[in-house]
Amino acid sequence: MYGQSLVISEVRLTPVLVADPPLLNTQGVHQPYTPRLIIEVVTEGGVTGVGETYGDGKYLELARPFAAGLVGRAVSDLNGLFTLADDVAVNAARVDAAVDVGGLRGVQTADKLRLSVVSGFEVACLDALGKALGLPVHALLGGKVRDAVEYSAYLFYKRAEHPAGTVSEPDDGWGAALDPAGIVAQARLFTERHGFTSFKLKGGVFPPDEEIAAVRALAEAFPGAPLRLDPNGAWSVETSLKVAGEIGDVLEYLEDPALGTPAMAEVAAGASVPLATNMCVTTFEEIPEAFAGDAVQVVLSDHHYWGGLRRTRELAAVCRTFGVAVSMHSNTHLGISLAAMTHVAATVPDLRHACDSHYPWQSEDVLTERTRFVDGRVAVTDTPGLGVELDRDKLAALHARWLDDGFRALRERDDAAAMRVTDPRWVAPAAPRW
Ligand SMILES: O=C([O-])[C@@H](O)[C@@H](O)[C@H](O)[C@@H](O)C(=O)[O-]
Ligand SMILES: [Mg+2]
Repeated sequence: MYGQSLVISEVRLTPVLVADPPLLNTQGVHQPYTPRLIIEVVTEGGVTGVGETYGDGKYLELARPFAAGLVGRAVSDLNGLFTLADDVAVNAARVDAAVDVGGLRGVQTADKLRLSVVSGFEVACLDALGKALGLPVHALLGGKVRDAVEYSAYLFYKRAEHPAGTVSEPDDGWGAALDPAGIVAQARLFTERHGFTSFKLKGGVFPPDEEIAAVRALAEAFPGAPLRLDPNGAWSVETSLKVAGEIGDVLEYLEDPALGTPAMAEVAAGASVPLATNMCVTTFEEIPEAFAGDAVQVVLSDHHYWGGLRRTRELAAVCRTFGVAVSMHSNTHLGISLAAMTHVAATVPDLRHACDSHYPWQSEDVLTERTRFVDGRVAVTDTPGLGVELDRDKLAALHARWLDDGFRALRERDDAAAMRVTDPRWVAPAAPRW
């Protein structure tokens, strides 16, 4: 295989809209469809590598010029991706350093926007390189240190269905989960379907006492199971400390109880439960303040916005140096990203917490085969590249849905807009909400 040209001759960008259930968070509710971008790089040697990243307009507008600059470069030139990205201009109107600008995923700096695009291309290049060399992606990252990666069940408060007339797919089969009993029932479904043994509840939806009751109900139903609660910064320091005091005994960690590093540091100083984040530490620039202030004990990396799989390993090394744990955040994603997450997670030696994944909520994918969780784990494949295969018909169908979204109502994820369909007065609440 090796000896063939690794030079990129073509890059294909395919935005898609993927079905998403009515999952609730502090901003609102998920829309019926959510945007993702599928990236393909094709080498002169005839190998195609695939990657995936966020698909909203702010990412697409960067991915297009980036893709044009990639042609003629080698898929092995991974460091070059970052220099190429430096030349992609970011619209100043998109840039905002407020930690809650995007609502749920921290700051939106120009660099983070660029990295969120680079990551999809890096994964596609690694996939192509691995296929050309006959090596799995984890081998290109130094080799796996485990044969399977553990994920946690990602529990959401959830409506039974999207508002009438907004979806054409059949009922998603999960039902509603709007109280402790509903959350426990959902957790049982997760264990039956996928064998998960740790659980994360997306909070910030109902007043804290109701979410405390849901966590207590989970602890009773699954004694000893690692539990987490993540209100996405919806609580004040005082409320965070109250919740930590009440359920800290059953929590593995509390995720982003309060918004921003100073508030997290105050909570951390007064709570005995570790704090995790995918909101106040989402870039390397945010690390010094957070670590110096002991604001977080677990950083939840998201390879999409940290700049890819090799940057994720760099983050893990920095965290290790400072005695901070690392695990993985997830947003709505497809099987390409699940494969990418699994390869990199397989190479991080000190991964002590099960990673997050939204994947069980996605009934659709662009792959020929869905990735399976067995006992809550995804097996690390030794197949060259990522070990996944694109299903062109499925890709075309999800792209057609994106094209059909003539009013562009769904091409930008907007959980508050989805909430307004049933509650016209809804505005995303200011933090702290409680
Ligand atoms: O999809 C959601 O509703 C989540 O709240 C997501 O957007 C978050 O980014 C994420 O899962 C988290 O852990 O904060
Ligand atoms: Mg989170």
